[in-house]
Amino acid sequence: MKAAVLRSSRAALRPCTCRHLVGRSYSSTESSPESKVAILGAAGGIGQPLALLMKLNPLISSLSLYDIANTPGVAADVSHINSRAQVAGYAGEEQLGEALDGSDIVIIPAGVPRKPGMTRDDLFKINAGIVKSLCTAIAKYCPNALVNMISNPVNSTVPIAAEVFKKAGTFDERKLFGVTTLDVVRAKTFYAGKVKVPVAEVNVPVVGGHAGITILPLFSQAAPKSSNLSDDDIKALTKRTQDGGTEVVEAKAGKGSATLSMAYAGAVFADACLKGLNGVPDIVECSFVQSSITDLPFFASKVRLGKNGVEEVFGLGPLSDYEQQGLESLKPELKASIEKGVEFANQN
Ligand SMILES: NC(=O)C1=CN([C@@H]2O[C@H](COP(=O)(O)OP(=O)(O)OC[C@H]3O[C@@H](n4cnc5c(N)ncnc54)[C@H](O)[C@@H]3O)[C@@H](O)[C@H]2O)C=CC1
Ligand SMILES: O=C([O-])CC(=O)C(=O)O
Repeated sequence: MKAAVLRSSRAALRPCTCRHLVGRSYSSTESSPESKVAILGAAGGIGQPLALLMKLNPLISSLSLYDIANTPGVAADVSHINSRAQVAGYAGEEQLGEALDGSDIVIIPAGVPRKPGMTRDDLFKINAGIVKSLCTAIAKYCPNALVNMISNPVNSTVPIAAEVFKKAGTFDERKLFGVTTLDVVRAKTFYAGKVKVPVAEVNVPVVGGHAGITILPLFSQAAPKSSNLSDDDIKALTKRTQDGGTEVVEAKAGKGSATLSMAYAGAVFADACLKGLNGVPDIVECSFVQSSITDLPFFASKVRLGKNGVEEVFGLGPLSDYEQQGLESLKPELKASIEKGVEFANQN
């Protein structure tokens, strides 16, 4: 069973009279653009709360929830919320094409999560194949969509996606994103707690990749600036940000990894993408994208989002000696993870 399907195109406009919760608001005399967002892995630990948060986003007119099973229930549940998006649930591979058709953004939290003692790379064996087959379908059914990759190991799954899209002739480097927003969310929270400033005022860029030491928070560029952080404080904040995922995996003791904070982070990033698509100026987020700011082909840094996805990849800015060392240390691991993804995509 599946809920009613609403097909949409970004070009189409329809009047909207609702008051918006986030982002730019439209008066009853303006039109609110239609946008379709698909979540692949929507019945999972991240997928369900992410579906909830996306249902609350007024920029979305159509929300497509896909998983290998259990999406009709999730879709029926979320669809009763009295917000704009029309919700449809799709279960099983035979419904994947319909789930993706016409999507402007595809968010991918499909795949297995870590258990204590595992690294993100330990997930490669299972998740690489899942991501490859989902990206093959994206290339076929919605080749112009922005792809927000959540599935781990992000340092390898993003290069896998890029290779799949290249082979299909649909690759556009402006439209492929590894979601590293949770690293930024954590860095902001930990910094605000240490410096004792309101967290809403805090910004901290996080660059590199999304695993262990490849996560490099740039506390020297944190805003508001703090003059009373010692070198040891910065080391401790850096380590806690790098180990944030493991902190949750251990606390959940075998029941998975971050889901609620990740759903929040995924919703923040998707909202930024939607605002960019809708022409809202100066939307800047950190993301793991194709990049030439270092000698690595993919790298996370601040990017400006616009009508076609990435409009500008920002450089790293001035780094402290400690951050410069961190940058050099992360490169071999990040390079190996990228190469592993590229090799997998081209071998299988
Ligand atoms: N980028 C980031 O910052 C973060 C990434 N993650 C990653 O997100 C992924 C998902 O985590 P959870 O939601 O906690 O896992 P989960 O196991 O609760 O949910 C995963 C969902 O994916 C579905 N799935 C499996 N194969 C699929 C396929 N071929 N097509 C569609 N759906 C499929 C499963 O049925 C399940 O519902 C993991 O790889 C995890 O490591 C988790 C937290 C943060
Ligand atoms: O740690 C994990 O396995 C999940 C993840 O990527 C995170 O929470 O940052």
